[in-house]
Amino acid sequence: MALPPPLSAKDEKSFAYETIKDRLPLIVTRIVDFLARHRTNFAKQYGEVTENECKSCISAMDKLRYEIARDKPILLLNDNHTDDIHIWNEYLQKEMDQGKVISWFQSNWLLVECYMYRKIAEAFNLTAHLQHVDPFIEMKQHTFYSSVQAIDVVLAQLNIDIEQTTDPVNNKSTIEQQFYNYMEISLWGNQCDLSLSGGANRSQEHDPFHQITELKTHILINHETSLFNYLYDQQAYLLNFDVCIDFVLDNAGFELLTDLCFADFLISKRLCSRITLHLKCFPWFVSDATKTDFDWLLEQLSNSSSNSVWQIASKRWQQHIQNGQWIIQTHRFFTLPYDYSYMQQISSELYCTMSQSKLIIFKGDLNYRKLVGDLRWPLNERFETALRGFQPTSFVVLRTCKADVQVDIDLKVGQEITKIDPRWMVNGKWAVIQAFFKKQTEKDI
Ligand SMILES: O=P(O)(O)OC[C@@]1(O)O[C@H](CO)[C@@H](O)[C@@H]1O
Ligand SMILES: [Mn+2]
Repeated sequence: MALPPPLSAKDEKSFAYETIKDRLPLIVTRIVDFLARHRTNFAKQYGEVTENECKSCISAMDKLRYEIARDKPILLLNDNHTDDIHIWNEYLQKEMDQGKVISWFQSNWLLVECYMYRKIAEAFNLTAHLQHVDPFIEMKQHTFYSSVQAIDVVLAQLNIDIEQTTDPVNNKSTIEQQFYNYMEISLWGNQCDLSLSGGANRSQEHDPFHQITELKTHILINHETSLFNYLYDQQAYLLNFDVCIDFVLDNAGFELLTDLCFADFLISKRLCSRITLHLKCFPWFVSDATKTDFDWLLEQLSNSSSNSVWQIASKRWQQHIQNGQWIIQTHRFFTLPYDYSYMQQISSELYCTMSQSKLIIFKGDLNYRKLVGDLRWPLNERFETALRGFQPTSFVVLRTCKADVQVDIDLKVGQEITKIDPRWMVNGKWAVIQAFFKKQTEKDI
């Protein structure tokens, strides 16, 4: 089957064009600003040579900004001691060998956007003291603290819902309603990504339980009922089955908090017995959560001596980690330019372990783009077709729409939404809870 062309900034009317022309240079500019502001501090902390390392990162950022603006060709990476460089360079080399010039406005949007974050990491990797500095750290931590009111509300309710000993058999409808609440709060938490706003604050200041009711009509595809039944029916709470979920997380701060609330709910109500939480290996798409962001969030909750609601939640979460019910993992596949249809070939061990899970939860827009290959699919294309063979197990994507690719929407419905909101595909105000249920083969039974 001939595939549609990839999204690309070649099309000047596309969101890819807007992103590469305006948003990516702005993100790079903010890194320059971060380094300039912290230069003296870094020098005090790591010694005077670090001043020069800051300068070298600033010039790398200036160069990157210039190359994006001038649509210069993309070059191979150069930070030789990293463990992903061969895969990256092999990918780029293959494209180059086919005689293609890879450039910011002419090539695939997914490739060049991923490359930008890897190129930023390269500049830091090439220094002795700034390798572990995250240039987006301030923005991520700021969104967490500007959402405290909403965090208070969600955690207070979560503690009540979890402490309440509901017998899962006789209280199916209570658990079901709570499942929808935490899933939808996690879904809309995805509005808080910082790459869309170029790093400007996108906090969550209201009562999330109230908001999800108002936003219900903005969920364009909603498979939550099938998902609840799928998890509930396997009766993890009755039998001592090992039922695993892989949770591919997205952004740090408020979104991460909402994801952990959902993960806590799934474990505490025994809708599964183990969850692997997948974080990023290095700073990615501005706001994506790394292990450092995860640890920082838990620390904020446990250090909040005046806030017992935060402390109670954090104790439970530490316990999930200690008793092996939450497993924290970083895998380099998630920061490669490959879309998910290549996972089996490129990272077969990851594909294999994920295949053994009952469900994968993919958070966010970038994961959606990677699932459907970031191609210009017609709106009414079938999800399964757009996945191009990626079927490790059943999965769901919780995504607010922030890129002009979407499948499984009736064309007429698409026209109606466009009338209401012409930028519905990219402004993050609309969302999908889109599931793929793998058909069981005889081998699986
Ligand atoms: O994956 P996330 O955090 O939901 O979104 C990432 C994102 O902001 O980055 C890209 C543009 O820079 C878009 O695809 C998308 O809107
Ligand atoms: Mn993200």
